[in-house]
Amino acid sequence: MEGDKQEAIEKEVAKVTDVSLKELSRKLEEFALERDWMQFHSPRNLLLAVVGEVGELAEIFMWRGEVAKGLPNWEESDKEHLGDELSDVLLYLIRLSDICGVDLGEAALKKIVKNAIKYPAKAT
Ligand SMILES: Nc1ccn([C@H]2C[C@H](O)[C@@H](COP(=O)(O)OP(=O)(O)OP(=O)(O)O)O2)c(=O)n1
Repeated sequence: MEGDKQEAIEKEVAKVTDVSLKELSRKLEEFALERDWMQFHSPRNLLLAVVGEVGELAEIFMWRGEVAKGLPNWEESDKEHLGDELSDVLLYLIRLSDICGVDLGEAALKKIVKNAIKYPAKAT
């Protein structure tokens, strides 16, 4: 990556201490509007985009065998690539949720509660 592009990314990220799904969602909508890409962001297209990016994520792990937690033997560039693909999955998932009128943060919190009811922790 060229130096000035890397510098711009680092400057943008340095401002962020914490990020919410709502903030990411707002940025993604702005990004699509600025490029007149709302026309492409239909539920079906976004679902296919999620699946495509999950495939790209899987490719990173393909043929490597089991991988130790924390990825201790990976090159920094491989970790960067992993971060990119994880982000693509997250970003398209947020966009898909938005376009379907689902509040993903709220749905995920509710789902954690449902999971806890379904799988109660053992009493100590
Ligand atoms: N119609 C589109 C196209 C792209 N994106 C955004 C969301 C993703 O975060 C990223 C995906 O871009 P690419 O399709 O270029 O995919 P990659 O970044 O994975 O590139 P490549 O497939 O070349 O590795 O861009 C978007 O919001 N809407």
